Amino acid sequence: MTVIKENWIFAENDLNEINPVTFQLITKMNQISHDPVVVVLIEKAVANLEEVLSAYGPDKIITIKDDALASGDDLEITDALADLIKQKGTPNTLIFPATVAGRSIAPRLQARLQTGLTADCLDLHFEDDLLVQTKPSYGDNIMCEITIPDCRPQMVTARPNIFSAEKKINPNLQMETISNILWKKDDQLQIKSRVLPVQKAKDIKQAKRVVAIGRGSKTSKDIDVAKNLSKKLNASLGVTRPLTDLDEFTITDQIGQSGQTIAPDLLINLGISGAVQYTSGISNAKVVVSINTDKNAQIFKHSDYFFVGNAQEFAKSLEAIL
Ligand SMILES: Cc1cc2nc3c(=O)[nH]c(=O)nc-3n(C[C@H](O)[C@H](O)[C@H](O)COP(=O)(O)OP(=O)(O)OC[C@H]3O[C@@H](n4cnc5c(N)ncnc54)[C@H](O)[C@@H]3O)c2cc1C
Repeated sequence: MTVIKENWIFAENDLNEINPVTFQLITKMNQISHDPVVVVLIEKAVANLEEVLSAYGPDKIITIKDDALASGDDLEITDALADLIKQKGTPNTLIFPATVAGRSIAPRLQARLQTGLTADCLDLHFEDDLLVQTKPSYGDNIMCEITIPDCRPQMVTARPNIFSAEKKINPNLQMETISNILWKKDDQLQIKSRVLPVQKAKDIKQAKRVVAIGRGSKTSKDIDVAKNLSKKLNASLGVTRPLTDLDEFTITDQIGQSGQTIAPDLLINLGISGAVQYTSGISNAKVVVSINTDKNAQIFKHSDYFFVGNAQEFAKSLEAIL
């Protein structure tokens, strides 16, 4: 196994659009890596997504131009990445976004490469060549640091919106196009067509303002109060995990460890206790306002402003003065 002193990031190409988490991963790796940051992109022959990626300043972009692979399934992409590593050498690290695609491809490739993989990391830093991967553990109550000292590549999936994306000009950017990748067609699965999932009017991951409700706002009347406030604020409505038991909310509306990580300018928490599984999804919110009847609620420790009292009364009063 030839190990190359490079840190690779898998660029997620969703129907010819780069998933923004890729830009966040490039920025983070630019900040922490002493070795070249290399983005691996799979795209159709006519596409030119390298241009979009280059705005975030990686040191190198390796593009696999292959029409069939660009709409290939996770097994086929795994196969192609394994062949790329066979051709180029084993990178020191290999980072995937913790998205549906990344969470499927990364463990398949890990098994092929017989290396280690840490899923759903919330932070990363290097100690020399060793990537220290921080993730929640023990029922998500503590943060632990994991390393993969003996195998390469050190593989990681990292959650969207944990890191910010910053544009950067890299005058030494190298581009390499690969057209001779070997991969086996997956006979078990045939993809007839691909469509992007229907987005709600406002995706909480991208929203600049979020009103979040928890078990302290769970009746339909309470939810209507929160909806009215969010409409007035032009905000998205997010929920804690218990509220996903209600028909109208799903995991895409859920904020937190097993839901979405959000980074709004303003977050208003209505009747949320502040369990660590929830607060790990809001650490990048800029201004946090929380309302809870319990003066000792944990959520207040994560808030810039708080109000001890009834969340519905607060929401109605705020809506009235906006
Ligand atoms: C592996 C794992 C993963 C998890 N992932 C997630 C996750 O991604 N996201 C998530 O949210 N949870 C997650 N959870 C669940 C988490 O542990 C908590 O149970 C959950 O966040 C609590 O939600 P809550 O704050 O709405 O409810 P509660 O903890 O019941 O809090 C309700 C709060 O509302 C207050 N309240 C009640 N009435 C009012 C009122 N009228 N006005 C104002 N305040 C009021 C109460 O004082 C209380 O503080 C996970 C758990 C596990 C084990």
